[in-house]
Amino acid sequence: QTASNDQLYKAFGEKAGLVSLMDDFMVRLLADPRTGPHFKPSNQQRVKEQLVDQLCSLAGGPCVYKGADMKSAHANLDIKKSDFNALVEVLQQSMDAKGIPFRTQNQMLALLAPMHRDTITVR
Ligand code: HEM
Repeated sequence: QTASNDQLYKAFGEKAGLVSLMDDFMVRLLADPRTGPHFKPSNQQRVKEQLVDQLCSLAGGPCVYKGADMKSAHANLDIKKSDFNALVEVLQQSMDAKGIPFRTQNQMLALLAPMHRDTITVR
């Protein structure tokens, strides 16, 4: 599921906006006691770069996501529904901090929501 035009990509400030958003997001993910333990051992630079391409592509931008599929990327991680909700909450904090309007935030969250199926590994 991706956006049908590049309006959402533009609303996020294109590639530069997404890079700056993901920089902020990773700082918050590491600082949050609920998500920090997951992301500390990861290659944070790689995760940020992959997220930029993935969000860019989802939002109708020109990027091509070349990272792992969501199921394999998270298969070895201990991720519960509460962890997923925590990550979404942290993303909302980042989008708020960047001044992204609520409606625009929700458009991105709607594209990400279905990924709960492949990223939550502990049922
Ligand atoms: C909408 C939900 C999510 C999306 C779109 C997403 C996206 C991604 C992407 C694109 C990668 C990089 C894949 C690669 O390197 O090829 C990744 C890796 C990772 N994700 Fe997620 N993710 C989501 C949910 C979560 C949640 C809820 C957690 C834990 C709280 C999490 C923890 C991680 C970690 C730790 C890695 C790095 C794994 C490693 O070191 O190989 N993700 N994710």
